[in-house]
Amino acid sequence: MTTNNQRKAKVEVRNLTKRFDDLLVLNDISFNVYQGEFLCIVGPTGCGKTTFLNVLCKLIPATAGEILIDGEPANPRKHNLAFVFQEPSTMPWKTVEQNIRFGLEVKKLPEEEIKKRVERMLELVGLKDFRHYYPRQLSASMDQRVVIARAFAMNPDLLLMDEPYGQLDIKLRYYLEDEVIRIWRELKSTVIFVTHNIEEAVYVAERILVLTPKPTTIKAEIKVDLPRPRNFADPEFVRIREQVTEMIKWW
Ligand SMILES: Nc1ncnc2c1ncn2[C@@H]1O[C@H](COP(=O)(O)OP(=O)(O)OP(=O)(O)O)[C@@H](O)[C@H]1O
Repeated sequence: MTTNNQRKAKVEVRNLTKRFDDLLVLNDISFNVYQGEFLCIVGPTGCGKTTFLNVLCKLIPATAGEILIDGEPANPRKHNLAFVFQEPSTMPWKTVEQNIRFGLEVKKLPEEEIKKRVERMLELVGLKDFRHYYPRQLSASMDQRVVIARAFAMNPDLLLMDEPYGQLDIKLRYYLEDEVIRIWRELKSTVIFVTHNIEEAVYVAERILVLTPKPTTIKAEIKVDLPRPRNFADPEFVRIREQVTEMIKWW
């Protein structure tokens, strides 16, 4: 297995600090995300997970420090960033196929390339037969699969997922976690996945960053080197879950 020391850094977060007036949120945080890695970030409510993603996308400025993608300052105009959020985000006036095409059209990719990618994603998420359906005609899980397909279709430099399954029931959640892992492995994307759910983090992550309460620093980095699909009852799975839980008990 390749260790992170041998992997290329895709994202470098260097001495990142974010304040809102007197409120110090991110306190001199540094870490790397490696090419093709599935990194989870867990931390208490209000520690700045969404703030970090907003700084990364340049929606808000950093107070100090920087974020590099492939060695250059992160720039959504230049780098290909894709998002999956908790809120439903399909466009209701577009069909499944049009939803997946949308970002590719905005990027002005050649029509041939768009067709190829849309077909591949429809195949990967199992929605070929539903390509002409509108979101209101889909179940919640199908709707989220469209969002996942749309995000991965961009061939993103980085896929950002912010509590993507927070609202879904547990069965759907397991199903979509498997779906994302399958597509991530197939496409070798780099993913940052933010979640409150420790079990979910141990299920999907290659590495988990555990954040402290504000002013936020990194409390620990936990490697999860378990075969997939992961078994919730595996003693090593349980040990890691308990280790992370123990770490955040004082939240
Ligand atoms: N625009 C803003 N102006 C002032 N304070 C803000 C702003 N945005 C976020 N904050 C504060 O920064 C802190 C971090 O918020 P953020 O939403 O990033 O946390 P989070 O870890 O994503 O929380 P949650 O787990 O609840 O989603 C909070 O205390 C929040 O009140």
